[in-house]
Amino acid sequence: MLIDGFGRKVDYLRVSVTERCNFRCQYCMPEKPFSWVPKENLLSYEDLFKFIKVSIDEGIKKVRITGGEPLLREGLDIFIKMVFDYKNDIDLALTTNGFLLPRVAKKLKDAGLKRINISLDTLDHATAAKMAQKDVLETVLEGIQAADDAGLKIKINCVPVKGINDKDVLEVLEFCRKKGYVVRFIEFMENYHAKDSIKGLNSDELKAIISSKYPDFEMVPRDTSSPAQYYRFEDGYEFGIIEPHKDDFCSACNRIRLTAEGYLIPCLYFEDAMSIKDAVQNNRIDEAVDILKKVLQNKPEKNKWSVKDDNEVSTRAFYQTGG
Ligand SMILES: Nc1nc2c(ncn2[C@@H]2O[C@H](COP(=O)(O)OP(=O)(O)OP(=O)(O)O)[C@@H](O)[C@H]2O)c(=O)[nH]1
Ligand SMILES: C[S@@+](CC[C@H](N)C(=O)[O-])C[C@H]1O[C@@H](n2cnc3c(N)ncnc32)[C@H](O)[C@@H]1O
Ligand code: SF4
Ligand code: SF4
Repeated sequence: MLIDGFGRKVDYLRVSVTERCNFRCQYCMPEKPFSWVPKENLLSYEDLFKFIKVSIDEGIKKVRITGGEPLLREGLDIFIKMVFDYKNDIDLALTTNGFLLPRVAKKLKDAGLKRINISLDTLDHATAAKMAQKDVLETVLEGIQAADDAGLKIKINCVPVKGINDKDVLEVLEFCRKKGYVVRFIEFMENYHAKDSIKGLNSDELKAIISSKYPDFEMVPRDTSSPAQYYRFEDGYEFGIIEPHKDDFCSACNRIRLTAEGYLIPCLYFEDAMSIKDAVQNNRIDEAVDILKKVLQNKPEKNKWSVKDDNEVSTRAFYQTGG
């Protein structure tokens, strides 16, 4: 079992397979030109897998593949199959912007992927194009449908930003409710790489919008394996809010992140990281495990977005860390 320096059990590994992306979301990486290709020094799938294997042996029960946009990396289905074949009862999931799903959803499901979280900030074409700085909505909706048709369990992630898609919260909620997808609204996490002017809706503002149409929803007892607080309507439909500006989910933090270049990152907020690259490339797996344990020992207690009234801004890029 993996335990961090604050006694928290860590059983969730998020693996970013690339920092490249085909979108330029305003809250994530708005300034990079579309032609920008990062100089990535990627760990091969085989080397990433060596680390995933030993992490599973040490107690990891949930593996999420993310990015950047993970579907931009060729052969992702083969990588998923490697993990699935090693331990098929792992909660094996992917987070994606959905744009490339129409052609790969079925392949991913057949490879062993169980769940998929797809970003959908709005159902308005112009707003989607403004947020991602590219005309994306139609293809993303096709991607969501392809994932559904393939039998993948779907969650939707939506970051409501004031003056851009805050007007669309109810419409996104309605869409998800009708389709039977859980939606999580994520508070914008102040980030050095985002557009300066961005302000997210906080959970109280979100709840006020939702109760204007649905006055009766109740809080669901917290599942500590997820960063979201869930709420339930009278008909049983549940939606979630991810509220990093309250630090209560950090006290149950169960996760560690591995980047495409082989850095282990103890917290989404902070820059700290240690590399396992040399160890896995040279098959010194015990050394990689020692590094993992050292990183967990030094995992911070909580983020700084929760520091009240002080707009703390993280310098760690979401597109490198995988959100
Ligand atoms: N502050 C903070 N936010 C997180 C953390 N993990 C996830 N998030 C936020 O939640 C978003 C959605 O995460 P997902 O990639 O869908 O994964 P998840 O919420 O763990 O997914 P489930 O396993 O379906 O609960 C991320 O992009 C972040 O914005 C975390 O450890 N800290
Ligand atoms: C970094 S992306 C990587 C996976 C994929 N490209 C996608 O967009 O789903 C993962 C998640 O991070 C969220 N995200 C990115 N920047 C954020 C920020 N500054 N605050 C809150 N969430 C953010 C996105 O909405 C997305 O749901
Ligand atoms: S949130 Fe995802 S889709 Fe948007 S720019 Fe970041 S990595 Fe790309
Ligand atoms: S912000 Fe850091 S400590 Fe808090 S839940 Fe996320 S990774 Fe864990």
